[in-house]
Amino acid sequence: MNWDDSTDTPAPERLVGASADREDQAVEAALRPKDLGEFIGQEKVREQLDLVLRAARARGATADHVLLSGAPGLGKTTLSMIIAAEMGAPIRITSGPAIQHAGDLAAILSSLQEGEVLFLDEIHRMSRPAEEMLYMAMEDFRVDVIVGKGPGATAIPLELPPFTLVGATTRAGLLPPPLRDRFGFTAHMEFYEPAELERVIHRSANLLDVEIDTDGAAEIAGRSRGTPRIANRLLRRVRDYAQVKADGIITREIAAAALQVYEVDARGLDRLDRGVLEALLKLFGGGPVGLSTLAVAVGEERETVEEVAEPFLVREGLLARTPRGRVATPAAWAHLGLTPPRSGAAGNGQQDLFGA
Ligand SMILES: Nc1ncnc2c1ncn2[C@@H]1O[C@H](COP(=O)(O)OP(=O)(O)OP(=O)(O)O)[C@@H](O)[C@H]1O
Ligand SMILES: [Mg+2]
Repeated sequence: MNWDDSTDTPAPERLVGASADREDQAVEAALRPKDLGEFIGQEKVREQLDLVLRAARARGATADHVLLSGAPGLGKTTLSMIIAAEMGAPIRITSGPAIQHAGDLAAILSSLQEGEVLFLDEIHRMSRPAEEMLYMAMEDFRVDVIVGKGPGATAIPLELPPFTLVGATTRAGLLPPPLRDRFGFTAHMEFYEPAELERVIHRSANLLDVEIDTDGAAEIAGRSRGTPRIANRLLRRVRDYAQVKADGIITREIAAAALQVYEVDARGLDRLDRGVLEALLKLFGGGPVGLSTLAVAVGEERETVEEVAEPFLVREGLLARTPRGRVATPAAWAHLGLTPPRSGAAGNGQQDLFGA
């Protein structure tokens, strides 16, 4: 399972998964901030983007191409729409995987209006020939349309109106440098602070007409893994609980009780994450233990442990990937309320058995 394939596959059925599932797709449009002023957090990105857009507007010019990079659910699609709105320009939305042939891209590019924003989601998944066509379009606002086939084929140059390309990627590292270099501005989106997620939650609660107090929002924010999409999703589940089990008002107690039902713990770990940590601590004394051994112990595929559970555990400083295998940190012991074995001697005799 890979987390960058959100457009082809509805996300895994996981309450704390970062990709959009069907329900997210249905409700997200209503929750998207419409302009930069409404967009919460990402101070640096907002400030820089604000300058880029203001300057372009003052010059009466089309804004420079913008690359948005960051993990799923942090607001890339939202920002692309904000860019168009701030420029008073229409937006055309497509994605790398949707552009199979250079001809598909030529058709889109040649139908753009002057100043239009072209949002190219998952730009790292575009085909090679399309990518090369894009280089020229970005730099010279020109494409070569190939007419005919074989030796008789000719390239007809076609002028394009100036447009703004907004590319989004969860994997900036996968972009070829020539493509990356053609963006005038790159925004790196970071995970959100809990206080920012609280603001996201209050804003969404307001739009959804849900009553929530400060502590209730803080409780949900702390479990949202730094990701607005997850915060919004948890808010919807907690709202259900509050309606059925209480008077509809979300307090800290209600939020905590609801998320306990859904097995999302105080730090945003779900069943799978906790299973991995628990196995690492209880069965292997905190490691080091090899990935395959760990996966067998939790009854999951190797890939599931490595790609679905571990990234967040590593980011949270609960687990480390070392050359000798997976190792739990002191924070992991503390989080599960367990006592680490003295002097970390536990795995020492075993480390040769459990190579990474
Ligand atoms: N800064 C923010 N303030 C308020 N809400 C936000 C913010 N960023 C994202 N959201 C909300 O989070 C949800 C997901 O955002 P968005 O779809 O823009 O993420 P994305 O980065 O495009 O994700 P993906 O990589 O899966 O395409 C949206 O419903 C949006 O309302
Ligand atoms: Mg998106």
